[in-house]
Amino acid sequence: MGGRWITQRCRSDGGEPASEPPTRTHCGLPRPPPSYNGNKPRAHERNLLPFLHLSFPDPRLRFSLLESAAREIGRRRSRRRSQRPAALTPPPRVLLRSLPTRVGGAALRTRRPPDTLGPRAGAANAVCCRSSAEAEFFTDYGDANRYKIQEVIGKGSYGVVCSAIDLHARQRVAIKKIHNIFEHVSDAARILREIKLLRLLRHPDIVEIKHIMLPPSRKDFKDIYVVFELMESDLHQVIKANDDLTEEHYQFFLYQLLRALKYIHTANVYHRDLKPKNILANSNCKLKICDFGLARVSFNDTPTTVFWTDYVATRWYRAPELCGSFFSKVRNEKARRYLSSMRKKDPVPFSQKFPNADPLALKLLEKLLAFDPKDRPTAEEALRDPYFKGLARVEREPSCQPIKKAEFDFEHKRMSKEEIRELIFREILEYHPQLLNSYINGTERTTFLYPSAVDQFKKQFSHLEESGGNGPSVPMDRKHASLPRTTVVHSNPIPAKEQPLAASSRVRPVSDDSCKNPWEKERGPGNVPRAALPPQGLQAQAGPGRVNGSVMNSGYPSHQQIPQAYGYHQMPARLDSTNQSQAMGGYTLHSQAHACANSKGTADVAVNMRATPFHVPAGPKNNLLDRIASGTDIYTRSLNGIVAAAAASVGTGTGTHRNVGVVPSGMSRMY
Ligand SMILES: Nc1ncnc2c1ncn2[C@@H]1O[C@H](COP(=O)(O)OP(=O)(O)OP(=O)(O)O)[C@@H](O)[C@H]1O
Repeated sequence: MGGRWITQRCRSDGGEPASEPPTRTHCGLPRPPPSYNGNKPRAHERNLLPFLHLSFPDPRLRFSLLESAAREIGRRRSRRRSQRPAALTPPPRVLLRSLPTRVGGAALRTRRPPDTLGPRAGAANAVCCRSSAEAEFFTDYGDANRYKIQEVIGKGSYGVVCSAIDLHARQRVAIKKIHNIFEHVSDAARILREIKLLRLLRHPDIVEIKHIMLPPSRKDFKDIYVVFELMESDLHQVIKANDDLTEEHYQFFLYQLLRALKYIHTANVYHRDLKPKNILANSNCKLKICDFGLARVSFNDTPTTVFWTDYVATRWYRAPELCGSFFSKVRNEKARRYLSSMRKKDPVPFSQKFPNADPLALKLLEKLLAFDPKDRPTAEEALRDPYFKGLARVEREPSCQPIKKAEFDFEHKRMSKEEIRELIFREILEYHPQLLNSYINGTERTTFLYPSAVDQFKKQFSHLEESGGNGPSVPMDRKHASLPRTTVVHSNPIPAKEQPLAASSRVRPVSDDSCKNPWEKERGPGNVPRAALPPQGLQAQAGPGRVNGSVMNSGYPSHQQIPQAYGYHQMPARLDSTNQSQAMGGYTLHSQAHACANSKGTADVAVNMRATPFHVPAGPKNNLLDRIASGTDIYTRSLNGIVAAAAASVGTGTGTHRNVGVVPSGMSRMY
């Protein structure tokens, strides 16, 4: 059967009867009904579809779980509907108009951020927006004053996602507000599952939760705020905006996704909703898988029922066995009859279908599209494919220890709202180690955990309101707020992870203790206080969530090591008025600085790749493997300047992509 899928009717998410037109035969790409306007794959996206099937488990595992995915998806839909008129409507996403400079390769065009906080937007306007938006967004969450929200960047059925500045870590972050999480216990379980998995799965190609804000009350909180590393876009947008992706792009995208999948699957976790929208992307080609809400962990003693229902995965990305409900062969008699009544068609060779594609890519494609899941390679096997020769060395790709069953006990119990609330609260405490200790020792307070911080936050707002949005948005009792950054010596250095380029700077960052949760210590990834973390080389021995391989030693980019496309340069202490409007408390975007340097008022500016402003790890990189092992190198060299070119796409005079990070002068006084 390998290699070709056959004509069949496919059910939709909602289980609509087969009133849709028959789906197409070739490559297993279901043809959407003509009336469908939803999130269907674009022509370019289809190139990635075969790969996405790898999200499904290796059928040899023969495990399964019974689940109520149908109800879950139904609820997702109704949540999405009920969110439509929400106060925080995302601004329209406009794609970058200007073509980035080409230096032997195309830069990725990502979404162009709106101008609300760009230099052309007035400070007052920005402050006003922040005021109402933040009031709406944060309500009374204690550590909220650590974050300054900027704009809405995404919306899902469970939450609104805003970009924000973490004043403490001096990084831009994405904050997802998941509201009313206890309306349905199963929604709450989904959220618990997602935040747990993202804590346990730590990999450079999986989005990282940096923090979860502490709710004001343990017993009756309704919303949670999850702080993620900020990504610029998602693969769906990237594919839409770039019709000139090159072979290197495809190769590198697939490579990243496969190594992420290898890691996820070795933890016995199955994402089950992989699609371009759930793969976040940066213009430097970095991809990260997100949205683990539908994911499941499999355990050996799981009863053998049906793991994969036809409600799993968004319809356009389902493997054929899911479309036809015939995972572990075609068991359904009706489906079997229907399939065998179909006319057999000779396959169109891929080389004919995609004449310009790399023959190795086509071979891999053929394997990935095997009709029988048994014939498809696992993620690890796919990484060994000759298509990735020189790029991947499988033994160096990290794997994960299987996740402990105890972590997911809740999946098998009937939970009350109160119980699941308690579990979510407990999970939140993983990001508040001191409180976690008190909780474990039974000495924590149950309500209003940090009134002073709430107070601070409220004061900020009333201050903004009183000054009509024009004044400095700094409450009076923030001690260091008005001091120039360079005059204050940091008494409690920000860890390396949280100050991307600080090591190379002569300017020392300011301690902004008022922004900190006073209970909190610095912590490392997951739930481990930073000081308690073993040296990186030792982390390979740790349990779930720890890289279990030589990745750390091999120079493989860890979360912390991968420079973000919008990392910050520190600025000199003295800022003229222009710089002031572009600086963020002494930090400004690399790319912006670079763009300024290169800007000639036109999009087509030559970029000297060797002079890229992005971090390039020291030492020569002799082979492709080294280049891939170093996140920045692959972007800046193998992909021929995609990052720098993206950075250089600014400077058109129309406002720029990079200006998203610019904070108006009113805000820079916040620090
Ligand atoms: N870390 C991030 N950086 C940038 N954008 C993000 C980030 N996380 C999420 N987004 C954006 O927000 C959108 C919604 O996020 P997400 O998919 O996590 O929400 P959800 O409610 O779980 O969605 P779904 O309806 O698919 O379940 C994403 O499609 C993405 O565009």
